[in-house]
Amino acid sequence: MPDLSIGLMSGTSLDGVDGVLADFDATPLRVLAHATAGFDPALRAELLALNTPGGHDELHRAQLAANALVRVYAQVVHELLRQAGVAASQVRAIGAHGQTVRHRPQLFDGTGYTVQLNQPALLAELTGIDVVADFRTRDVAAGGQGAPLAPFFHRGMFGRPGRVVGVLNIGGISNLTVLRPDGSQIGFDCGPGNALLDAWTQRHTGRPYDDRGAWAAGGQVDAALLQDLLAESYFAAPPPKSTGRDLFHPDWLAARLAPHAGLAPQAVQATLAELTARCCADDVGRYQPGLPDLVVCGGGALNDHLLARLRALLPGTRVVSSAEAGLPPLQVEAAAFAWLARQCVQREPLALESTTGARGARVLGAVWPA
Ligand SMILES: Nc1ncnc2c1ncn2[C@@H]1O[C@H](COP(=O)(O)OP(=O)(O)OP(=O)(O)O)[C@@H](O)[C@H]1O
Ligand SMILES: CC(=O)N[C@H]1[C@@H]2OC[C@@H](O2)[C@@H](O)[C@@H]1O[C@H](C)C(=O)O
Repeated sequence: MPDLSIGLMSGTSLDGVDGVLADFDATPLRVLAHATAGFDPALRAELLALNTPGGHDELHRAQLAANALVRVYAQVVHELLRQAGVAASQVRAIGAHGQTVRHRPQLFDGTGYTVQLNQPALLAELTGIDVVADFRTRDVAAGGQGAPLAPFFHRGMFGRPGRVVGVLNIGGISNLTVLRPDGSQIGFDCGPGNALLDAWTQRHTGRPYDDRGAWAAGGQVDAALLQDLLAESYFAAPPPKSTGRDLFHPDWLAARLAPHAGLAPQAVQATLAELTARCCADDVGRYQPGLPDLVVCGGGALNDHLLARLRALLPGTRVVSSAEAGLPPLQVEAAAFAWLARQCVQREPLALESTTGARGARVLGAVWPA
């Protein structure tokens, strides 16, 4: 008997939406369809602008952007149903992540907030399927970081009995999961993934990203700049921790680039790629030295240069794309939100403590019935 859910992820790289329709009757799951939709430039620019405090009439603009986002979500849902030849009534739930525009999980009074723009009511209207959304706020309310949440899915998807397995997602931000044989895990954000690389590439080449990392690979890493970038206190802070564009935005880079003004753009790109590889590899060394297997997912898994640098920095670790472990890199997070939606409708609590730092197990998400 099929057990179908849809996951929709629009992440911090702001490149658009990844959706999967998955059957959880299979173990660990079977992807029946994968569809993507890019944001049109105006929506992307508006979402990017809403990431930065201080714009005019942000509340109004945020609601309009959420409506526009959800119309893209609905297109992706209809494309998934079409590809798989499945009716809306056969799908148990859609897990719709929303678009993170602020992430401040811990403020001075102990309880912060995280904001994912979304309009689940409209998505339920447009699709006729139960929508699960707002996955992160309960975790923050329980004292957690609200992120990362994919590690709970990583265990079922990539865990291997009796083995330690690392899973590294390189999206706009990078996050590492370590699955341990005793059933415990840690998971936290390492730092920048592609966000700074994309912004630099866009600015100097006009392209949205550095395809396969070829531009970075042809540049010379600047050791002094790398040292200044790695001095960011986030990197040395212990988990649980999470971050976002709130910290790693182009102004963060501009401030650190100022003393290195003469550097060629390609050298900066090479150094930013090294920063991404180093912050992830350093975290493996800190929290799971000698890790035997590292599964890499997210768009960064398509960056050959980043993968080569990770392999060089982690000589004892077998570094593979998640495609080799059963799920292509751009499907992993969307599949995670399909799974998280299913956990929510089944009222299954997640043991959050060792990953997000929340006080205990909680059911994450809220349901907007069809
Ligand atoms: N062929 C490629 N070569 C190099 N980089 C690529 C390639 N394809 C995708 N990417 C990178 O992957 C990014 C998209 O990754 P992904 O969709 O995993 O991010 P996200 O889900 O938005 O982010 P997050 O995981 O932080 O929420 C692009 O912005 C780009 O930097
Ligand atoms: C607040 C937020 O949206 N965080 C994202 C972001 O993108 C990558 C990293 O930072 C991770 O912590 C998280 O997404 C994934 C899907 C997660 O929750 O596991």
